[in-house]
Amino acid sequence: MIDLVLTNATNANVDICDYVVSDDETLKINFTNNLRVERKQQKIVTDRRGYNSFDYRNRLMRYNWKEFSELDLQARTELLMMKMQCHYNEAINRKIINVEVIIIRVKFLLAVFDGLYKIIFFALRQYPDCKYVGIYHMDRPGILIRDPEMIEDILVKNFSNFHDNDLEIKIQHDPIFGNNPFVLKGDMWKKKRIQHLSSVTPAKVKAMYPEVDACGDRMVSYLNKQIEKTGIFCMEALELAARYTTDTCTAVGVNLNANSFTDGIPELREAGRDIFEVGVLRSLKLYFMFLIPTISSFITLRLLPKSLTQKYTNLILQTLKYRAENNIKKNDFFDHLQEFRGEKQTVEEMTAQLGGLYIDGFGTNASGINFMIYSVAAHPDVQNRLRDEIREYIDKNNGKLTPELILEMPYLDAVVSESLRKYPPFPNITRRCTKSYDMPKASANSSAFTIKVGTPVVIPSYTLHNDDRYFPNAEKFDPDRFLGTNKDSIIKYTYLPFGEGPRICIGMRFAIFQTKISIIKLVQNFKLSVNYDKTKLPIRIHPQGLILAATDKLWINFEKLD
Ligand code: HEM
Repeated sequence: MIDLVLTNATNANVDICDYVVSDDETLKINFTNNLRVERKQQKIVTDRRGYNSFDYRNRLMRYNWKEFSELDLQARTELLMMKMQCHYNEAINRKIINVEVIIIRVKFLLAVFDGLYKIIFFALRQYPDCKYVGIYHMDRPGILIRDPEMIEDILVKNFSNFHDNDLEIKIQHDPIFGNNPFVLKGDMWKKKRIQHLSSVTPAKVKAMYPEVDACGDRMVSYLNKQIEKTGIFCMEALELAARYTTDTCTAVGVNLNANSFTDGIPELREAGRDIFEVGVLRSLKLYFMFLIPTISSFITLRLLPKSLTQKYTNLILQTLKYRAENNIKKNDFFDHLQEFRGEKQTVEEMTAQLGGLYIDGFGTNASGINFMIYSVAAHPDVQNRLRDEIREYIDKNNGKLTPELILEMPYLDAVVSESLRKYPPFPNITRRCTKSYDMPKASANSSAFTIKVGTPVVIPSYTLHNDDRYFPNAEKFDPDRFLGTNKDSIIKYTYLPFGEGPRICIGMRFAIFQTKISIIKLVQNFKLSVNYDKTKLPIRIHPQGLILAATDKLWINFEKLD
């Protein structure tokens, strides 16, 4: 979350945002010295157009929340940033003591919860020629990268300088998430990553096909049953996607049927809700974990509730016992985990790895499939072309769908890629500087800049994917971008749904495979259309989601094909 964005701040050597703060003005923010607010003369800060902070405060006070939320992106962001500046001014002018300043900042923080991605959009749009801009992450200055070559430098070429993700979770506080490669650092990360990778090799993913295919069939028979009752069946896309991913994760994880397509809400689906839940409390928790990791390492923060950790642990214990007693071997994730047991893998570690499958796979996949269902439903031309391709390929293969065939269909691949472009489930990739690094100049007029150890770095995938510069007419859902030579013209490191470099998503192959199977099953069997009466458009992205989510539900009509 951004605390304050500044431009050419007196002591800063990075070009940042809109409000010029010069020596003779009230507020002086020292970028290199972790937000030091100095009281100088009682002067009023003005922005480039001559508005001062009080003008902004008056403007802010004239908006009620509803009016405010209807302002366009730029106006909202400007107001919020100015509002914070007013708070600081007030705090300084009234010589408020530090605790009050902290309270003011927390209040502002809640207001800014309105969406990091919007502020990113704004900051980057203001500085089209800068390779990177500075942002404040609460008390820590950070760097927002927008230049594709620099992204490559950070994610790949100079990985050793940006080795870790920027979040802090202690294994003893949250044994499941704390053991996840996403969170781990240094050598522990390397070791766990290798273990995880060995369970999602191409051959192992292919071998999971019968289980995932069976989940797809269960989804189809559930929809068919509902259609029989009501003719056209309307369902929220995310609920359908979440049930499907709960089933697939459980099937490939422990070879069990999670029964997500029964009428009631089964336990694991219910547990999955915890992973997806968005709300102020959860956002604050994530905020602390990601953006103020120094604090979160002192307090007991866990991403997953204890009850969910217990559910996964029980699942592991029961499966261990059942398989040992009945001498059962399956080609699933669980048995791959068992292979590591020689290294004295504890039940906690196994639980962490299984939990990891749910956390990493369930939320992101369900988000991806949610937006893909919507996109296909909203574009009948794309849907028909996709259906024709699927039929043609299956017919040519004697009516059989196989894992090899799924990977051969070019338009299917383009539809999935385009959906992940418009709606990348992970909207931002973060790194923490682990070895100081000399950056190239941000722009011709900037001075050189060295990133210090501990500085957070944000790579805004969602913003890059939706930038007209890299994806002309970015608003349009157009799978042709990913076909033939069009695909070759995409600038490297502007398309990052799964990240890049040594920390690239481990589950990418499985995620794409599972997503493709879901859309094949749906388009093969049903006509999908958006229920425009129930769905509020245009889609608004939920400001508090760590994983991309729509603020309003996306309702889809499913009809039998003629
Ligand atoms: C559509 C679905 C998915 C998307 C969009 C996605 C995206 C991502 C992204 C952007 C990252 C960060 C990469 C980076 O920092 O450079 C990541 C990391 C990771 N993902 Fe996924 N993911 C998906 C599904 C999965 C699944 C199904 C699994 C597990 C089987 C998984 C396991 C992981 C793990 C373990 C990491 C941490 C890797 C590391 O730090 O070494 N993901 N994912």
